[in-house]
Amino acid sequence: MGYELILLAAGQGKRMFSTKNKILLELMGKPVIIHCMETFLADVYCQNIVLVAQEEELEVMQQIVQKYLPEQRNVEIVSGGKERQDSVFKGLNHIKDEAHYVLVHDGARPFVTPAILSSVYQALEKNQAVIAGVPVKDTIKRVSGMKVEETVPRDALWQIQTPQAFIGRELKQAHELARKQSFLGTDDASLIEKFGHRQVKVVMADYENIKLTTPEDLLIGEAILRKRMEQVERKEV
Ligand SMILES: Nc1ccn([C@@H]2O[C@H](COP(=O)(O)OP(=O)(O)OP(=O)(O)O)[C@@H](O)[C@H]2O)c(=O)n1
Ligand SMILES: C[C@](O)(CO)[C@H](O)COP(=O)(O)O
Repeated sequence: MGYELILLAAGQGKRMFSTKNKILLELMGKPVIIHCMETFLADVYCQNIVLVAQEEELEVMQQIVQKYLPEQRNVEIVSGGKERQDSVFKGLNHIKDEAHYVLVHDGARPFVTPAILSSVYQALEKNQAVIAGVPVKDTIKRVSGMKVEETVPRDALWQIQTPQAFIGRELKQAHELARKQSFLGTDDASLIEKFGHRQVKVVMADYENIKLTTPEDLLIGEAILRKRMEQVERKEV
């Protein structure tokens, strides 16, 4: 069946303290967003990409895609909204067929792997609402005004990532209800949890699938890419 991808690049990157959108920063000679796109475009199940960009960056995004992926015809660049959730909603309006599976992915997670895409897609055939995540490793405490209120048992806690995958129509309906009720979630699954009629399933992803959020993430990201390049070089020898 395959899926359509909503790839989010319309954020401000405020926590990165960079002069430009973090999605446009280069890692190992390529913009962050291109690292993401290459992984999805290499996936046989990815039918097309709706790339959601800031209104003021539509042109620069177009130029970057043309420069790095000149042969690509199945990428549509559309403008996003104020919040992440608004950008997903706007992206959903450009999906070709709402009966299709839709994957939503943060452009700020350029280290997504073919293995993660495969795990999500395989689980999707059975569950139709699937998100990537990893078990929490640190001790988690609830803190108020720097005072510890409690230690939260972590055995059931997962850090949730993207991609997150749903049936297009169901995700759109959940977004419409969320808008009506002014509900703002930090991910798409939270809208399905609240307004959908489906159990969301988590699949084990990868601790390397980090979101580039603060400046030190760029250092970690460079290290991840260097390690992967060295692995490829070792295989080629
Ligand atoms: N209005 C928005 C806000 C966020 N995003 C995207 O959602 C993803 C996750 O968001 P986050 O890391 O919070 O990105 P920013 O909003 O750019 O970062 P910040 O909150 O630090 O400004 C990113 O790929 C970002 O581009 C988006 O498309 N539209
Ligand atoms: C969707 C997400 O990446 C899952 O971890 C995350 O919730 C995005 O959050 P942000 O507030 O936009 O950084």
